[in-house]
Amino acid sequence: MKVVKFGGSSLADGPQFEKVISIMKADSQRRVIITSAPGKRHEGDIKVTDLLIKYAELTIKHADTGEIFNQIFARYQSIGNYFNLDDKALAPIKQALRKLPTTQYPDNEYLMAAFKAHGERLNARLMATVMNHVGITARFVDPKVAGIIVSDEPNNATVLPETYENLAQLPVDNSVLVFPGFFGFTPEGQIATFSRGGSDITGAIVARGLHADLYENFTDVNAIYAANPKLVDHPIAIPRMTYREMRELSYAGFSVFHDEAIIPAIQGQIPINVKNTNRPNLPGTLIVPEKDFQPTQTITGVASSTRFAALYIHRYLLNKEVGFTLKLLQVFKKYNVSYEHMPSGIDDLTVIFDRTQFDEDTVHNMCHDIREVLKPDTLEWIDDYAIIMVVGEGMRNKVGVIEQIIRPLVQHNIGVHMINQGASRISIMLGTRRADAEAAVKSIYDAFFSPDPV
Ligand SMILES: Nc1ncnc2c1ncn2[C@@H]1O[C@H](COP(=O)(O)OP(=O)(O)O)[C@@H](O)[C@H]1O
Ligand SMILES: N[C@@H](CC(=O)OP(=O)(O)O)C(=O)O
Repeated sequence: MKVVKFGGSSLADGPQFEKVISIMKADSQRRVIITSAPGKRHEGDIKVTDLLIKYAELTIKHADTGEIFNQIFARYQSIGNYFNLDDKALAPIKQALRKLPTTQYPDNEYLMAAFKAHGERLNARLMATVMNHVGITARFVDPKVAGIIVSDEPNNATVLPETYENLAQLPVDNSVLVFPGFFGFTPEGQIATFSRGGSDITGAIVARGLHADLYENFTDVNAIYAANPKLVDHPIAIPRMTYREMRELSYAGFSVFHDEAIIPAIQGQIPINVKNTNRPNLPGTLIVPEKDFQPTQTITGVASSTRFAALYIHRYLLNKEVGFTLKLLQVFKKYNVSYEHMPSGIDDLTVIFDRTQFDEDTVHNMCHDIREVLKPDTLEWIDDYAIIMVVGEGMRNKVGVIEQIIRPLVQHNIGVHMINQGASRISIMLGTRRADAEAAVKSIYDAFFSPDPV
């Protein structure tokens, strides 16, 4: 049995829905479908999730929501119209959207989560209706009924283990099951979403919970490429890669697949096939356990992410001081921030953060507290930090890879602030200034993949 997730670009309008339906029809193993919210129909368009965020913000401000409501409903209506659904069939979607502002929420964070989740919730309902309308027996499965239970972090939830017991008990019949992606319910019964792009996570959870043989993830590119196609012109496609390669690359910027979605797939040992909705006969990229993989290249891919910031702290004899890091972590705890990496030297350390969790006041107050508590000789907040991740199972037993990575950076005059080789030895992480990230990816890509590097 296959669980199949379609991204927002694959469900953006009526013609895309039609492609999805033919993909589902083409293989009788495709029994479960996970939907995203309608995405961008063209460059410059707005995803329904972003429209819902606006709807939530206007609701919080008690501002007029008439226009945004119409804009959101029109997206679903145009898909319904494409399949000649009548007003009655679309009425539940309209009602659910209208009800959002008058529902009670514990706080505005939960309000935001509930609004966002309706992008996928309503699209899954619409997909089930359309499928039945065109003769495929399909059933909408709400995460509440299926028992997708998540942590009480309204907009950044993680799945709780009881979900898998609940999914194992889900009644399965001849219908295609249509799940909305992106959200679950907290133990208290509130909607909470995963982080952005999190429908991939739902797909992996459902694939694991239902013991699928394959998790197919349909998107708008032919495959996962060795570099982001927005940064490198026509990068090569990756036919096969391992879970841990994908996790590292998606963490560091391959937004085509959510990094947290790898975990349920690993736990269930379910291969993932990333494919193109617009060209479904192409093989795409297969993501497999390490035991099923033989590397043919030194590196599999190079990614960059500019969502980071770094804190540099220098103090002589830092290595001798008991409790220095503990005090630092206590400051982070006070400000409720997590850190991503902490490479260190004898007298200094750098802490790399996800920048998106800070506002300006938090940065200012946190640095002030660190100065007070730790009395560093130097403290520097580097706001424009980027991480470049070079990943490949093939680099594990190779000598000289680091030289091959650094040489093109030197040639392009790109400064490297940090180098960190993961314990698994399948990835090397570099810290650069944000402005250098794109050039760094291009030059490393050329060094490894271009027959005639420039
Ligand atoms: N290495 C990569 N290979 C393929 N696509 C990538 C890569 N890195 C980033 N992307 C981007 O990911 C996009 C697909 O992800 P996303 O927009 O989340 O799709 P969906 O709407 O299907 O979920 C592609 O259009 C591409 O721009
Ligand atoms: N719609 C949500 C979740 C998601 O996964 O979307 P997509 O499959 O279009 O990346 C978002 O925009 O974040």
